[in-house]
Amino acid sequence: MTSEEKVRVGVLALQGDFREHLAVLRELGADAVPVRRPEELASVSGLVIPGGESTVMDKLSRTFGLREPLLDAIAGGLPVYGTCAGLIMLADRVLDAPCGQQTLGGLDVTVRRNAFGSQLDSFETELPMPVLGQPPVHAVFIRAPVVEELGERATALASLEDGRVVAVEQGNLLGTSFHPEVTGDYRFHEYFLSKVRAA
Ligand SMILES: NC(=O)CC[C@H](N)C(=O)O
Repeated sequence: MTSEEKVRVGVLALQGDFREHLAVLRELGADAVPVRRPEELASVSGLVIPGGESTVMDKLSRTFGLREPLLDAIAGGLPVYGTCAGLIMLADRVLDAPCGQQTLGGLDVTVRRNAFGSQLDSFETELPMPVLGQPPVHAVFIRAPVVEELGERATALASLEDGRVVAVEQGNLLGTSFHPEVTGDYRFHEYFLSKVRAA
């Protein structure tokens, strides 16, 4: 697919801030559609899993009959970008998850939910991200997870000053602890769309 063609991408729209991602992706020229049903998932060339509440998203993915199709899509190489709760959904291992919470997996990482505790529930910082160049990304963290353990197959794209990893890539999968959809800096979504076009 050439970069001029309008690429069709989905945003998992079971719960969370899917509308913000749809708006960003449309602004970047993509044909962005909400995904709530297996047929809708089958029609897209890439998928964003938004922020929200991963425990609820987990339950709803099963209620909507999307869990198995999502697992198949990830295993089949669909480019998927998970932000915050979406990163948790893509993680192979989760700490501080309530009993019974399941993820989709795919990213060889261990994430800790709500890693910043109550005082730093939400914060913003300038985050150097070499893959996006200059300037650093203005990153907004909202009850965010961190990557506590990076498996061999995953690569860190950004870390906090204390070394904790907050953005990862592995093949067609991308994950960020923070929310680029709320800052007006769309470079990370552009990076995701370039992966979709190249897939
Ligand atoms: N902003 C977010 O997506 C928060 C994630 C939420 N704490 C969870 O565990 O799913």
